[in-house]
Amino acid sequence: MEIVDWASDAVAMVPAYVMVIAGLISFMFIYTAFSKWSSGGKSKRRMAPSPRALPIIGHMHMLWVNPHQSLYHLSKVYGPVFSLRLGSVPALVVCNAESARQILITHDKVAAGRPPILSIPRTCFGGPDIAFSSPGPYWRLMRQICVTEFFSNKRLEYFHYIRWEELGSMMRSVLAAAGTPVPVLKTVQINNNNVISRMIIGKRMDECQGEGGADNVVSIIVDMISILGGFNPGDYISWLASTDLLGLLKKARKVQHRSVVVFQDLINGRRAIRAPGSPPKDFLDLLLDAAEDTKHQELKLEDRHIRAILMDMYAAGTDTSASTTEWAMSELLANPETLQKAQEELDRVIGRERVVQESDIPNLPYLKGVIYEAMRLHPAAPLLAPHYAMEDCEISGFHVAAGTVLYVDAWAIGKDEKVWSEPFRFRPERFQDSNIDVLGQHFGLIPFGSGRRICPGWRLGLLNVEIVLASLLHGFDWSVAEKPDMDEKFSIIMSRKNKLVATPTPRLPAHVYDQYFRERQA
Ligand code: HEM
Repeated sequence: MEIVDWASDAVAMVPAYVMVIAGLISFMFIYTAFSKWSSGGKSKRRMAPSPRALPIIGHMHMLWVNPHQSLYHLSKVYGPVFSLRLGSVPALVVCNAESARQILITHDKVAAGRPPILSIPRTCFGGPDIAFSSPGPYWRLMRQICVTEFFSNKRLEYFHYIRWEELGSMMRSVLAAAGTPVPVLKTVQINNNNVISRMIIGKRMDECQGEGGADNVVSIIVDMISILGGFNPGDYISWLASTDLLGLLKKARKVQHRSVVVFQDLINGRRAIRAPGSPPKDFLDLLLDAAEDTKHQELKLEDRHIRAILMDMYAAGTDTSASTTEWAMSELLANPETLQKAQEELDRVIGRERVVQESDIPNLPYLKGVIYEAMRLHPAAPLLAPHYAMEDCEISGFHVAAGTVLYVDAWAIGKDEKVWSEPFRFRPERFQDSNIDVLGQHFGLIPFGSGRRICPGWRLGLLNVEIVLASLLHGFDWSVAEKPDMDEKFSIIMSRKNKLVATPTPRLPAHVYDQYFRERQA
């Protein structure tokens, strides 16, 4: 009884405003508890850890140079799955094999989108391509044409003569330059560009000119690739969206206008000579067939689509293989014992009385290890292409909201010490007697991605690296003025920061090189 009296006295002594504040706090507490309960416990969802963000830019300052490496270092602090905010754009980064599998396979239906923040490629292409389109009937049809028709084993076999002719041309140019320093990337690029270009449009890249002849595909693609990896702040900070702060959108528009002239001329020229019902000779024919096919009328395939897809193929298909070959050569020259082993294998399997053929490739397991190691250490697309969560999902136990950009750091995954011993060492032997490959089944090594959006050109990409590298190593000894560094330069395709220059010395009897002068392989 006494206690009750004391309590009511005490309440009477508290000033009214304190009572009001206490009441408000209690109300907020009850309201918060109620909304958590009524939202089905959504706020109990586990969110991925995240570093402290800065106002406006969020975590953008952390990714300025070589973002694939910065993300690897962040993963050492925050764990293999963490979230970032790039300006106002939410992002999730995954740096281990299991989380990559969840994005690329388990949740691939939801996570196969492409984010809206890709203003530069979308402006360059000027129409929906494959690589930057979100899944839908158009993307599905284009992928189907790629995978089942263009990159099929049968078609690759049919195009063998193109690879042979271009290889011969490259080997002859290296032979002519014997004893002098050769820029490795450029040498290989010319080969790959011409192979892809002849398969796509039936002409070498420098022969693809608009009718006026003032511009050509080589310079358009070079300019396009130089800006594709660029960063447009307006994609991430909405009030900068209309400013084109770094001038990249203006450059992208210019590339797009030039490409309309050249590619439209090529399309018109082909239409004029195509015989109705004749079998398709190259990718352009396949696309024109699809545009005319009444089955696909609801998709309304127009010339702007065809132009965008052609640009896509050049952008995705040319430098990826060339850069991988340059990395493999760099690692071999920096680790001479591996170069010696690769050449010993070539001598053992092929000898020195003939040149390498594509049919030799399956018998060169050490060479395969060299290429896989180059792809593990220096994947051409270190963050793949950005994926996008089209709906809410859960990755490795963390809630991911719809609208989150998903970065799979293939570079970091290739350095995970839980999967790879001595992860920064170039050791092709690690693939001897191993069933690991690069085709998207082993998530510790995913240079082509995996699942729904796996690179449709992987077969050709790999073949170009294998035959070119095998021929360069079998045909020549290589020397460098100093041991190559391994400094990387991040872009849409990751290349060496300092280009590799190496001097070739012929290592086959002179008459054997004559085989490269034959028009067609026997
Ligand atoms: C060593 C060579 C190559 C590498 C390492 C490579 C790697 C990749 C990667 C990582 C992706 C993104 C996968 C993802 O989004 O998860 C991709 C996509 C793509 N690649 Fe390749 N690529 C190579 C060669 C080629 C070639 C030769 C072509 C065609 C001529 C090509 C055409 C494409 C296309 C069209 C896409 C977009 C697929 C889509 O978004 O659905 N690639 N590539």
